[in-house]
Amino acid sequence: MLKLLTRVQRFRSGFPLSFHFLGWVVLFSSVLTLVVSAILIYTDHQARLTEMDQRLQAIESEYAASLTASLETLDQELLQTQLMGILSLPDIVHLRLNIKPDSELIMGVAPRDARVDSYKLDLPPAGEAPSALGELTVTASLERIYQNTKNRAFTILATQFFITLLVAVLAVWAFQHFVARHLAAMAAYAKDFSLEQTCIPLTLDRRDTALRRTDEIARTADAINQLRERLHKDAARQKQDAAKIRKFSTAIEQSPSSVLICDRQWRIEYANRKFTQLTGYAPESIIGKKPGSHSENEQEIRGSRYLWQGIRLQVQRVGVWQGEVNSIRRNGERFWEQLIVTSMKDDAGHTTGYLILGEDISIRKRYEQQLLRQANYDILTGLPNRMLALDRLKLALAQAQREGSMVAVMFLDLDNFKHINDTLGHDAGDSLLIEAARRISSCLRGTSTVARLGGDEFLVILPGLAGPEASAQVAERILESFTPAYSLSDQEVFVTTSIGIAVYPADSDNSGALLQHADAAMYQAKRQGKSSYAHFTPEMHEQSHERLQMESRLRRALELEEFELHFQPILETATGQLRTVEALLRWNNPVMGMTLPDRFIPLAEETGLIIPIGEWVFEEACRAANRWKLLTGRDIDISVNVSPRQFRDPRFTGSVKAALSRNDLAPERLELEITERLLLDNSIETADILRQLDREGVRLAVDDFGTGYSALSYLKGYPFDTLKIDKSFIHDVTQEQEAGALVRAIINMAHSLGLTITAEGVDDALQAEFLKKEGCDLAQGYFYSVPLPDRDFTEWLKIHYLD
Ligand SMILES: Nc1nc2c(ncn2[C@@H]2O[C@@H]3COP(=O)(O)O[C@H]4[C@@H](O)[C@H](n5cnc6c(=O)[nH]c(N)nc65)O[C@@H]4COP(=O)(O)O[C@H]3[C@H]2O)c(=O)[nH]1
Repeated sequence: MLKLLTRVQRFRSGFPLSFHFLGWVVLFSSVLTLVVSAILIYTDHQARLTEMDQRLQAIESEYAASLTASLETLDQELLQTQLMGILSLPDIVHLRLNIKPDSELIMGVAPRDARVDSYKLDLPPAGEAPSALGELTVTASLERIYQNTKNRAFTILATQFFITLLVAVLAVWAFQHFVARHLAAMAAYAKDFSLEQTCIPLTLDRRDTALRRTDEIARTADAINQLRERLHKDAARQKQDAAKIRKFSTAIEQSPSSVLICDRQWRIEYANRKFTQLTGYAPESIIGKKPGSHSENEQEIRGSRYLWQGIRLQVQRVGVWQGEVNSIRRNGERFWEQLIVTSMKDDAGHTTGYLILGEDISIRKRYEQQLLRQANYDILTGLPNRMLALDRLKLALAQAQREGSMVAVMFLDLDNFKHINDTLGHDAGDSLLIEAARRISSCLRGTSTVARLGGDEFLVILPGLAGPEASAQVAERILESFTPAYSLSDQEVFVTTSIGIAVYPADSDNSGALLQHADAAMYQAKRQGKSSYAHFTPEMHEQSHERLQMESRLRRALELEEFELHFQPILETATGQLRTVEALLRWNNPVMGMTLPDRFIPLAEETGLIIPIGEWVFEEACRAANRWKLLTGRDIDISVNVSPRQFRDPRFTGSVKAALSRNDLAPERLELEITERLLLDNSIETADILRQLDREGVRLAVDDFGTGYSALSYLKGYPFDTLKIDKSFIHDVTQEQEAGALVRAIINMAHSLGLTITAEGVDDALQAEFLKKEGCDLAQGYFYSVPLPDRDFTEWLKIHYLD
């Protein structure tokens, strides 16, 4: 039974729409036909009954008078004839004539159990007699009428039923053909539709006519196809979006930087693989925690609390924070991280979360610290170098000014050092310097500074002195410490030193002047017979007279055309091809002879003469580049040194551009060499000027890298193209492992910043080979060519590029 019900249910649910429709049409038309036919039959039946009534009434009007006459005359025969006549009328089956007072005449048979209609008619006498002569009751049979009605009803119902059935079948067929099968096709299409089939359109099995193109079926099919197309496009877009999202999430997951994504409450939502590698924390262990508080190390959590408070505040205010952070790995190891924290915003500009990118910069930091040490300390003796010594002197002077104390500056120079170096060799010279540094240091208090200025020159700074005599005591102690013999190369050697002393504030309140004075006093001590010390006296100013003379010569040098440029080629290490030529200034003075820049550039800078001299250098260098082009047919780049004083000149960029355009030289042919010192000089809008030059297309190089601040990260902020490693680094690359490792690290890190590397001061083939192997791009040095005067350089070009 249950099975049967289920089948019926299934059949009903699968019943085509047209059959449902057929059922309803048949039912409705049958009921309608039935009602209409019933009304018709009933109306007809009623009409016949009325007709019967009329016929009976017609008997009264036709027969009453003649019957009355027959009764008055008592003519029975006539009466019978008349009654017979009435009985012969259709459907009249029985007549009863009551004759007053008490006789009765009956004719015909009154049918039993049949439907009849009776009619009584009075037969009044003629004249004014008080009562009727008789009464005739006419009975008519209604059987014929009822039979007729039955027959009619049957005929009408049968006819109507067949017509209705035919119309219904036709309607159903038409509905099935024109509508239902298309609806079924659409239903089947919709049922089978999936996102994989969005390219298959819905097609209907019907002729394409103009009329049909606009009907409901066509419109529905169009709507379905439009829906399909939209879905097709949406699905394609979603596919593309999903591919993009997959790509981005893979990129983030496999990013070489660590990535943390936080929600708006700074709770970590995601950590990539690199983060785990870097810190040792698995994503599960930090999700939901805040950056800085995810550590298992209590000390780090405490330490980073304020840092992260600051970071969060800045990111919420300005949108970004970046800096270097000393973090702790899960295993307790410390490391340096470069962090960039930014807010993520939606299209409406509302913050949706925060992104934290981290990069392990421990190696870079280590090298930077090493470089910084190298920049501030003398490698050989471990003493502060000139730069650090000058910083300390400035600090000591500032402190003395506050406290009203004195500062003594001592210049020391080892007597006969050059002779020892030449006779016993460099190693002995180095040992001497190390031991001398140790002996000088041993004579000083903790607050004093001893520095090596270069060669055999040392500087001692004695801060917080009560009087000038204290410096003399120290000088004597130093001289005494030099008395014991030095053991150099298994030989006992006696070395002395000469000391010049200048005191703040008595001799000067300026660090530069104090150094010059101490230097002058040192020469005086040497003149006195070595192993002695001398205090600065104003007479020693004589030497500055020499400086004045040089200044007046320098002022006229341009006018007298005493300057010339020498050129040194810079070559590609890999191919040996010429890439650039560095222009180096020489001053050919009739009295002083050929003077190197180190002697006059500081003076030119001090006096401002460097500005017109620098303009002359630009002009000459550009001209030379054009000459070489004419000679070789090649574009040869030119590199020109620029000192900080030139940068301070507001017309600087203008004069560079003018020289380029006067000589019709493309800006990218010119490279400006700028020392690291310039970047530290806050008085100049260095970054702005460099960017301006960079926009012009002029190339920029950091010169003497390693002698200044030496922080590669510092260079990131400037648009440099080239980094020139100072010759002091190259000198030892093949002899000292550490120097080699340092140069290698500089090359790698500079390459990672997209900089071209030039090695300066390449003296021999081993150095050249090392640089080539380590991927240093360019090199210059005596190994390739010394700086050559114009004519000689032209010859060099001819030999290398024309023969
Ligand atoms: N020991 C050694 N030295 C080598 C070797 N190859 C080249 N050099 C020297 O290294 C110096 C390189 O120039 P720099 O570092 O720009 O250093 C330059 C630069 O800072 C400055 N200078 C030179 N010409 C100009 C100029 O026109 N304007 C300005 N402002 N400064 C200049 O004077 C500095 C010294 O120039 P120079 O005496 O010509 O000294 C040059 C060159 O002769 C080598 O293999 N071994």
